Amino acid sequence: MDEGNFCKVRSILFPRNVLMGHGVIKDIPEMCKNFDLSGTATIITGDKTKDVAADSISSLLKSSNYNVTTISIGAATRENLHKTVDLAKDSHANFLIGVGGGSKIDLAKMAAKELGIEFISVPTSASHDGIASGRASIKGPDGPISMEAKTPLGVVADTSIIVKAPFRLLVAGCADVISNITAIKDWEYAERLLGEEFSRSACAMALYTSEAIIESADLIKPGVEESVWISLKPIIVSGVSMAVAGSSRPTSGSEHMFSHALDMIAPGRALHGEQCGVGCIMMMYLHGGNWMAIRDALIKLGAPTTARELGITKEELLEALTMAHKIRDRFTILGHQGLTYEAAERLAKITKVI
Ligand SMILES: NC(=O)C1=CN([C@@H]2O[C@H](COP(=O)(O)OP(=O)(O)OC[C@H]3O[C@@H](n4cnc5c(N)ncnc54)[C@H](OP(=O)(O)O)[C@@H]3O)[C@@H](O)[C@H]2O)C=CC1
Ligand SMILES: O=C(CO)COP(=O)(O)O
Ligand SMILES: [Zn+2]
Repeated sequence: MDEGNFCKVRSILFPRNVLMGHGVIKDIPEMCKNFDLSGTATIITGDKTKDVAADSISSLLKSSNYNVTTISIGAATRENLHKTVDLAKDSHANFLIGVGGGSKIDLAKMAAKELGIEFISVPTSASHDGIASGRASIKGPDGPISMEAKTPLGVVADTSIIVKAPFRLLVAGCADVISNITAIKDWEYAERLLGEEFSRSACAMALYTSEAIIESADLIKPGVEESVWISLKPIIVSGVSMAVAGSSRPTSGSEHMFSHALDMIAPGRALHGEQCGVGCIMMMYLHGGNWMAIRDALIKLGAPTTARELGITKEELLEALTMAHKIRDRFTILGHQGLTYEAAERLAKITKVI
């Protein structure tokens, strides 16, 4: 028997400690000490999230005798990644703490990987499922690139902070996770048609998260900390499913390619998760699945289900649909040729997106 077939080597990295709950940011110094992190902590944050949480985390760490520097940065672009790495180097960072939304956490996890140091993820919103993932989406001139990044050593999700974030961000995170359902269908299709490597465990985890959010859509309300708790568990497990798969395959398929295309055509109009939710409705129709159930769940959450609610025109939507298959080399229901303009228009009309 050819031993080669049975000597596959996989390494799966998970966060070592995921702290979720009311007021847990006060435990960050203790988490760092338990991880034997010492020296200079460099916080990667944004203009809003610096006030929301980064400044208090800085004070907590300084009172525990850490040297702390803070970098406030913008979108998760290649240029800002280089800037983050350079500034972290200049600050002699011994470890990084990403404090903010998806873009700041992605910049921190990629910078940590490039610098070969540890990173702790401190989401201030539950707007995406990158909180616990070892992946980062860094935007370049030809669109976003999904990169292998540093898996957070620890995740600190303080529900008392996240509940105060604009509710729209929590809804976007839920929509991002609901969209796993079409990512999985694309992955199963690629496995059946092309024999692509497939992980049933990663698939089961990602499917659980999508179903969990859909089933609890009625319970996710603004200003209710319990709603954050209900959403956070699937959101974190969704990120862990990427660690198990060793890629974003269980959480990112044709619906994400549509979203990434929109990021290029109409940047900043809608949140990542909102775009993925609308993409999921349409791609579920292409898969012959129950797209109406997806649309109903998104409506229950208060997430966008139309081009207008995404703040994009019909033409921008159809352009994103017809270029989505080219976004990355990942086989999905869109195939290699993608949608024609007429097919895209018909799809968007049938699913009430336009
Ligand atoms: N790596 C992965 O596995 C994944 C990565 N992603 C990536 O994440 C990004 C999307 O994340 P998203 O969070 O939607 O976008 P952003 O990181 O751009 O955050 C959106 C806005 O929310 C603000 N914000 C965050 N928390 C709070 C708060 N508590 N109170 C007030 N404002 C707040 C941010 O403030 P500020 O200006 O201070 O940053 C920012 O202005 C995309 O780049 C996407 O590709 C998405 C899914 C998975
Ligand atoms: O957004 C993601 C999962 O929700 C990550 O996906 P990408 O690999 O497409 O950037
Ligand atoms: Zn996503």
